[in-house]
Amino acid sequence: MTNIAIIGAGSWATALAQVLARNNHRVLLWARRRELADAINNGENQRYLPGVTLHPQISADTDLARVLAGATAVVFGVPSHCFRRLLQQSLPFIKPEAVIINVAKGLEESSRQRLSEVFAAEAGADALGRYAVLSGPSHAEEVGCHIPTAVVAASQDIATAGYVQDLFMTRDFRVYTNPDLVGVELGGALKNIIALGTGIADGLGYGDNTKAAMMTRGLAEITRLGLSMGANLSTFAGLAGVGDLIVTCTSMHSRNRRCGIAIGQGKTLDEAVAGINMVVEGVRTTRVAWELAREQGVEMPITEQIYKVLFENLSPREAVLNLMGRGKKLEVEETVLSSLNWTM
Ligand SMILES: NC(=O)C1=CN([C@@H]2O[C@H](COP(=O)(O)OP(=O)(O)OC[C@H]3O[C@@H](n4cnc5c(N)ncnc54)[C@H](OP(=O)(O)O)[C@@H]3O)[C@@H](O)[C@H]2O)C=CC1
Ligand SMILES: O=C(CO)COP(=O)(O)O
Repeated sequence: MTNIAIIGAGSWATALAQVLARNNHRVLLWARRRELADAINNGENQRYLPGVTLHPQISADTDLARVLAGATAVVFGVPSHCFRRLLQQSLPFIKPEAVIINVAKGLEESSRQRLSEVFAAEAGADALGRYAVLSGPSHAEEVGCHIPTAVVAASQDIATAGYVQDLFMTRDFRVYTNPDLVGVELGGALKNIIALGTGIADGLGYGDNTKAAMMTRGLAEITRLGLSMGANLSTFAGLAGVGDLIVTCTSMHSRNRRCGIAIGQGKTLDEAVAGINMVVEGVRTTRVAWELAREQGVEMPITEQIYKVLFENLSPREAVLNLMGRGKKLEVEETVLSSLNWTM
């Protein structure tokens, strides 16, 4: 039995606590509000994971030092926008040898950094060897009910990835390892943009053809940005890439998709986000990804149109017309052409 601390007590933090407790670990969640900690200690997180009776080995506290004391592994389950601040507050209490696992799917807005870069900046580059990311197609609502799920643990250090695999792997929660930290982080963050977009298309009343087109071309631009940032191509064909894209773009559990649907139906961004009542990571990520794309000279037409809908008042219907009206394109990247012996 391992003592595991989870920073955050939202839907994903609580569902992962269930997985870990079923694996016979003792789990202590940090909640910033007393009432949330009390609810968890009474056996149900009604606010974030209603209907799930929590395992007796799960408890919660609002005192960061108490939560982190004695933890062999620390899971960060808070939204990306508060990761740096909570990491700074937590580091003095984390044992130097503890493994850090981040499960947030986003990028830091102010620095445009991946969260492993934020971690390295705060904890030191040497600490990256004991840092891992857990990502993949996994809605809390299903994981909380033990529905079979497969995810990826990525780390620069193979032993750390293997440790995280062992920590979480159960009969209904299957964990693969992957050395591509950059690709796994970007796959998890960028698919939320496309989920907003497919949600918008659904909200406009468009059909499955539209959704399939956006998902496929969305994956093309996620891959393009990912490769320019050092990710491995094969990661985007895996659970943290196309796997998570599928689940987020098609499931009514998805907060990003539901937010997009509300926008497509005519709600403002603020109204749509307020209606979800949980974090919608794709909104901030759209801004960061669009800035990164421009900075790196990478073509991301879907991200560009979603950015304009979210932040520049472009009407969703006009955004779809803009995408459909683009100039003629090859489906494959130009670099592929030479290998196919096809010249333009
Ligand atoms: N939900 C899911 O199915 C999955 C989510 N993820 C990722 O996990 C991360 C967390 O998402 P999720 O669990 O859905 O989020 P929720 O909205 O369900 O919960 C967010 C949690 O973070 C806390 N929190 C929010 N803002 C702050 C802050 N400024 N300071 C301290 N604590 C804060 C909330 O506390 P309070 O209640 O006090 O506001 C709450 O405990 C996201 O990056 C998401 O993309 C990944 C896979 C699946
Ligand atoms: O990442 C997720 C599922 O894998 C959760 O997506 P949402 O935040 O859109 O609900």
